[in-house]
Amino acid sequence: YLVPHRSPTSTALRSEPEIVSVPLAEGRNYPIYIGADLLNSDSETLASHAKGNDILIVSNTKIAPLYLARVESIFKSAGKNTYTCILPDGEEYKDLPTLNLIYDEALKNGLDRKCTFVALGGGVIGDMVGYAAASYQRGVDFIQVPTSVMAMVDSSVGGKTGVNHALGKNMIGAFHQPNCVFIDTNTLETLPDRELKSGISEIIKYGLIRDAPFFEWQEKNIPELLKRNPTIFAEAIKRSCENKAEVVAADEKEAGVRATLNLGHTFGHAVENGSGYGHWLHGEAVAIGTAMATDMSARMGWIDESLTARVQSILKLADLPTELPGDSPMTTEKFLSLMSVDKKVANGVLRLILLKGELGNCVFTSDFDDNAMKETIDLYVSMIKEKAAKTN
Ligand SMILES: NC(=O)c1ccc[n+]([C@@H]2O[C@H](COP(=O)([O-])OP(=O)(O)OC[C@H]3O[C@@H](n4cnc5c(N)ncnc54)[C@H](O)[C@@H]3O)[C@@H](O)[C@H]2O)c1
Ligand SMILES: O=C(O)C(=O)C[C@@H](O)[C@H](O)[C@H](O)COP(=O)(O)O
Ligand SMILES: [Zn+2]
Repeated sequence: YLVPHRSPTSTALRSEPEIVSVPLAEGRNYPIYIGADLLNSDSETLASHAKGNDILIVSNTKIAPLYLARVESIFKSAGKNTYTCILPDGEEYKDLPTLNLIYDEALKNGLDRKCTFVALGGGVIGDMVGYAAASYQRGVDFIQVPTSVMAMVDSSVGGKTGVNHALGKNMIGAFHQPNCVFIDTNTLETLPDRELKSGISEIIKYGLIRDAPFFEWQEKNIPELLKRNPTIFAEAIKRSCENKAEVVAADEKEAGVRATLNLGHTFGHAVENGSGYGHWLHGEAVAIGTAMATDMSARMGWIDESLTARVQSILKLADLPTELPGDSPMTTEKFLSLMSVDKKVANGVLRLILLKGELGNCVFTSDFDDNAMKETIDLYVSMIKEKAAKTN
């Protein structure tokens, strides 16, 4: 079905935090705070969202040396007992054995149902800590302190939590909403360029699925995002969070419209799994998947050439991959078998998010031409083979 548009907004960040609300049903609203240096200037706000006395802060070996001491001191200053759990870094550790380390730490310290888990890191940490919180003693509170672009614009918002399985991406998980999302944009200063670009992939997604004015803004401002212009970044984060909050509020548990946030993900998740978790960053795989979904939409005559060209151009402007390289292990069979276990499959039928009509319109549908999907996959696999032939 067709997805409603959002109305255009434009706001530059003020010096105090911006607050985007995620207006869930039954009064379960929660705030997303966005601002520069919030971990220093607005620490009481963060601490106020932890209700009990015990706080388990979970981070990874890369982020902990940068920000853990600050976050721990915020909760200590608020009189909380703090515990920490430092996981190995990387998508390849977004799995059940690593998740178990969080439960170990919580149990070892006797944390009860009134404790709060704090996710300090990128999307991997956020998804894992969220799921640990959803399942520990059948559910405890958690707070998201995202430190990557990907986590700030997408993963920390909306309560999709979980871990990967060898046979499929994010296959084990739960919907569990955080008490708040606390975004200190200054943490992006230490984020490597490759990770920064990966997050831009999901920013582009919002424009394509529902927010044409935001897409047009991105066409002008992506060079500034790559230069890390703080004002432009703050606006991109805010508009992304607004889009995500609206979609999640409309369909918290993905009965329909929320699935549109999966544009490019059916192909992209197949690429992530099929190449070995951690080889591609999530946003890179989504960029390739978005190029594939666009190609397929065009093949069916659902979008015109100029929109296809704009999608290709914006992904290239963000220096994101749009094809697989010559050494990619992806084959047509791998694509088809991995896509057949996608979570959007219903009663054995695959549903995809495809672009249709003008910029900013998409559909979530099983009513597509199978041949077009196979032709797209064949094209992308043939490009791998062509590149491999050239290097040999
Ligand atoms: N739940 C959702 O709705 C949702 C949405 C999008 C993505 N995701 C998931 O998020 C994950 C990808 O997230 P990601 O791109 O943040 O990957 P990530 O968590 O692996 O972080 C990327 C890399 O950057 C490092 N890093 C993060 N912040 C840093 C900082 N401020 N300074 C220095 N290094 C920093 C991390 O340690 C890691 O090495 C995937 O598993 C994806 O499935 C979930
Ligand atoms: O929040 C959502 O809904 C999304 O689909 C956001 C995606 O960007 C994200 O990658 C999500 O984790 C994918 O979910 P999945 O259900 O396809 O595993
Ligand atoms: Zn994603």
